[in-house]
Amino acid sequence: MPIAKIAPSMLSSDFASLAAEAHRMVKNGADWLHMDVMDGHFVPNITIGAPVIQSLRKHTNVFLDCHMMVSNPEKWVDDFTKAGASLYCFHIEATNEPEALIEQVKKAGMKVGVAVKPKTPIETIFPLVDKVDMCLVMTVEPGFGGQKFMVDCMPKVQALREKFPDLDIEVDGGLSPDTIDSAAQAGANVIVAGTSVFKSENPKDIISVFREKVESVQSKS
Ligand SMILES: O=C(CO)[C@H](O)[C@H](O)COP(=O)(O)O
Repeated sequence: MPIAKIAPSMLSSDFASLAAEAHRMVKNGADWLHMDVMDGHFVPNITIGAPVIQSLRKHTNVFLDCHMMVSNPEKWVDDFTKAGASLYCFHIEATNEPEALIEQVKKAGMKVGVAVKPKTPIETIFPLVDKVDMCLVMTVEPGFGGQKFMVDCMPKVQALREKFPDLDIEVDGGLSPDTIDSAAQAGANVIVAGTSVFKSENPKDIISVFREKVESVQSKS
């Protein structure tokens, strides 16, 4: 299993102080920052777009993991490349031509990920796995932070891990010290968390717990 990466979801940060929040997370042990891009069409919420990524990029070199909860993900590849996104993770449900999109993202120079919503069978993305850098298994319905972790998505993570031992597998939604065990045991190694990290008085401790749980599973495998 690849190494643990902890990616606080900036959706739960104070957007008015985005650069300071980013620095605070990195200082507290974040490996990546998770940027939730929502268009009000693929999901019922609107958040940020490429201009925000571009502004943040001027303040940090950290890996920006952009979760594209958008319809027509093909449309935004150039803008996000120019803005400085590190990884462009599109939803399989949002495109009919995933292979062409993967090529487009790679050619643009970003890492590429593919995400599945809770109700999408994991087998849908099996044919794409050897072409992408990461797979994201959503553990809430995409659209909002602060929702309850869906433990019934764990067999999907497990199936993916069994078939692809070296794959970066990300989980996103409702991750906290109470739910990390099942995600880590299923084989997730990239942990996204918004509410639990940003609402904590000690984000460093929460980030450390996530890392320890993933590493403890890894040491036994
Ligand atoms: O993709 C998302 C919502 O669609 C968020 O990244 C996710 O929900 C993280 O927030 P929290 O940890 O509060 O659940």
